[in-house]
Amino acid sequence: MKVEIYKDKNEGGQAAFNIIKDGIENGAKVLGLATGSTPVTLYNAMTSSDLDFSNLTSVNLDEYVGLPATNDQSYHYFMQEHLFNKKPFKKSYVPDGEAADIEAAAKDYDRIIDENPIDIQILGIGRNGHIGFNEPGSPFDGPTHKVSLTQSTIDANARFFENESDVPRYAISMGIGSIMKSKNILLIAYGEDKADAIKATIEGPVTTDVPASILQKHNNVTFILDEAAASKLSQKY
Ligand SMILES: N[C@@H]1[C@@H](O)[C@H](O)[C@@H](COP(=O)(O)O)O[C@@H]1O
Repeated sequence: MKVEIYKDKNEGGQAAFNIIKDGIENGAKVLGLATGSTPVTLYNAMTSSDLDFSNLTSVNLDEYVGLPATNDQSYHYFMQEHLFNKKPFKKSYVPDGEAADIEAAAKDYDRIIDENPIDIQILGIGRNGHIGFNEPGSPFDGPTHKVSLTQSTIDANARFFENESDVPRYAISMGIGSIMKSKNILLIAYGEDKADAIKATIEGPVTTDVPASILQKHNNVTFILDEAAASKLSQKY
């Protein structure tokens, strides 16, 4: 486990970009991608670079259930806006939150992950330690599945919607088992409101109460933090 602490999200985004660039130069073919405000500085570094992604595949972590791809709060829309319109990949997968049968769509998605093993997975983290949309209590070996969002996540994401009642109550998310199959994992966190989750993830016990804590057991994980997100760590890294 590596912990890298940067001044702010711009330096963190550049550091994450450098790791991805090195990975691609060393043969990475599949990137696992995340949404939320955290990876935006990374995606900005990617879109302003001269790197070409047209031979790569991307696999996103999650999507809300019930939002069409044209809705500007859907994760399909987010990825188009922040990355794919400017830097298209050979093939990009995002879970289908509009499928009539979400459980079947989840099974299909795990097949896609098995056929496209993820070389580098980008993760943000929720204030309650969730990764993707795997809320506290999710099994560590879980597959892609339909998730009922917790009130903490609904509240945190309400800032992107006009009303709290517009925030979808369900999502489809890669499971922690699917995430843990990735060869390399980069978990990125910025800001003081992530400091408790980061301390519990890195220095706390491995427990399903803090989904990201399972990353302590992954053999190739790097935490990219800003000083505020790292401010509650008690060891020096
Ligand atoms: N499903 C996403 C997560 O993948 C993301 O990591 C988290 C944190 O978002 P932010 O980066 O905006 O703090 O929000 C959502 O719940």
